[in-house]
Amino acid sequence: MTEPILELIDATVIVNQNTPDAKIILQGVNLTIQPGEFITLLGSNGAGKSTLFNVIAGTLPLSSGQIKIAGQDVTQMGATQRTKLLARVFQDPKVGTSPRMTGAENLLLAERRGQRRRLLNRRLTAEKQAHFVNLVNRMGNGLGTRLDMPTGALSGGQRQALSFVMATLSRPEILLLDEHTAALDPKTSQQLMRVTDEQVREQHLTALMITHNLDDALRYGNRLLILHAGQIQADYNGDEKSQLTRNQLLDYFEQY
Ligand SMILES: Nc1ncnc2c1ncn2[C@@H]1O[C@H](COP(=O)(O)OP(=O)(O)OP(=O)(O)O)[C@@H](O)[C@H]1O
Repeated sequence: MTEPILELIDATVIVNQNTPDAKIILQGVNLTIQPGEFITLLGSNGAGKSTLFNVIAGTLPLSSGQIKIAGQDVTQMGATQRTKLLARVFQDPKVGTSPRMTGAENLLLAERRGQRRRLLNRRLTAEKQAHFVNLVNRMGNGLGTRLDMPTGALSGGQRQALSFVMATLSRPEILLLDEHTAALDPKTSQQLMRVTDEQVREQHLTALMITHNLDDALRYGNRLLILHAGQIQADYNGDEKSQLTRNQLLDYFEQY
């Protein structure tokens, strides 16, 4: 058996600890993820989905429990130290790219994730530019012809596609997709979902994707988790997931 890429052991987060407002927002979560799994993550508002991503990314410390990434105990490691291991794409197209820098410059920066940022301009060679154009052309939304423009001038869909390419460029151990298509129109959203699926499979990435779109949660990935009140309520793998129906999922949401 291969080594898990991510392990959460009894992961618990209590906010406002030792005050009357103390609240458990992640409750003894045990989760083991193998390399190459593509997991869709569902749950009502306030279920703890973003909290789960925050503890994986290290932006929120655990109150108790343990987190391992690729066998390494990262529980005490801050978000910056985890940068080399993880990449995250957020819902808002404005987050994740620098608006005054061109798309190519943003990509160059992403390629050096976790490294020093010096000599940025000097290293954007014609060869590198051509490589980036080649990469983003796969997104199929015209981004390849606009890589020299400031990122702020791109459409939301193009900017989100750029964020996705940036996140996957240096092949993170774990890719966190935080409702990354939710702010896009239906057609653009589906286009990015298709490319996401292609890239996750082709590059054999390990990905977790938060979504409120039940159809996407069913159609994509090979494992589906449902979170409620800071706990994993359901965990469907492989065949179990492929046999799940929209109505079964709706039933879950009606319980809460
Ligand atoms: N730093 C914090 N301090 C206090 N409460 C918090 C903190 N972070 C999250 N919470 C609370 O924890 C619960 C889970 O929040 P979280 O954002 O993880 O939910 P979610 O499933 O991502 O919801 P949504 O679908 O609305 O994005 C919520 O009740 C939220 O208010």
